[in-house]
Amino acid sequence: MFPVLLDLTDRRTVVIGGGAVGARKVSALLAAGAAVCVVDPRSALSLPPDVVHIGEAYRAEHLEGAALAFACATPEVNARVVADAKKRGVWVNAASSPHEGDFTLPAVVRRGEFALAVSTGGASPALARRVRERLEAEYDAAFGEWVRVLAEVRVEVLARVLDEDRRRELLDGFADWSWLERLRTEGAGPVREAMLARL
Ligand SMILES: C[C@@]1(CC(=O)O)C2=NC(=C\c3[nH]c(c(CCC(=O)O)c3CC(=O)O)Cc3[nH]c(c(CC(=O)O)c3CCC(=O)O)/C=C3\N/C(=C\2)[C@@H](CCC(=O)O)[C@]3(C)CC(=O)O)/[C@H]1CCC(=O)O
Ligand SMILES: NC(=O)c1ccc[n+]([C@@H]2O[C@H](COP(=O)([O-])OP(=O)(O)OC[C@H]3O[C@@H](n4cnc5c(N)ncnc54)[C@H](O)[C@@H]3O)[C@@H](O)[C@H]2O)c1
Repeated sequence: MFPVLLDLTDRRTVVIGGGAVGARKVSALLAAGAAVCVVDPRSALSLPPDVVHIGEAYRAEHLEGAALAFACATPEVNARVVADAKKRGVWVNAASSPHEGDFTLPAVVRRGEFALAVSTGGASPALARRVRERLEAEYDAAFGEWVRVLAEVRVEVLARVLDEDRRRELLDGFADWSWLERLRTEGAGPVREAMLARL
């Protein structure tokens, strides 16, 4: 398996089957800024407002223009989705038989641009969830703030510090955990100023 981070902003993604598993995929896709379409003949689905619901039984044409497809209906329907997607060169996630798809989903901790993804390769999704829960406590909101400040300060370092050794020394120094502790007590603004004062 090859871990990557995909930019799905405004890309068409199609989830076939809007049950419990499909709904999890929909939330993850919306969090990534994707354009999400759910194919499910059930009329009583409660989907988030930005999701397009196609209230039909799945047909291969639903995959048209999709960057990714998620087969989350019954195993029989999913098998068709996987075969059709492969024929069309659309990458597909297969909820009922993961190893037949092209990719699986990890459990994710998100803090702005910072992301931790946990996979057990299908060995134990329940364990992936527990590891995520542990990491969520450790990598809290303050950690996300730190990453945001680091992104802002890094732009300044790259623009203003031309000596490469000095740059590296500064950027490495700003990634020291002591800054996180300082951010917890003083807040993001003062930490940003303190970093910039070192340039
Ligand atoms: C990460 C997460 C994201 C997501 O849902 O997409 C995810 N499963 C999550 C939760 C979860 N899923 C299941 C349970 C019940 C307990 C258990 O079975 O352990 C729990 C735990 C819970 O709900 O607490 C049941 C289950 N899952 C799969 C099967 C089919 C099979 O194994 O064949 C079955 C049995 C179906 C059945 O028997 O009916 C398969 C997959 N699930 C994966 C991902 C992929 C591998 C990830 C990995 O191993 O690291 C993979 C391979 C395919 C895929 O990409 O979808 C999400 C974490 C959300 C979070 O962070 O809390
Ligand atoms: N990956 C995982 O984490 C995981 C966990 C549990 C179950 N599963 C598997 O995922 C699948 C879905 O599980 P669920 O709990 O969400 O089931 P569910 O019954 O809640 O949802 C399935 C949905 O598929 C829809 N559907 C049925 N036929 C369809 C068709 N022809 N076209 C489009 N949609 C159709 C149904 O209307 C329903 O809304 C199952 O195959 C199950 O084995 C995967």
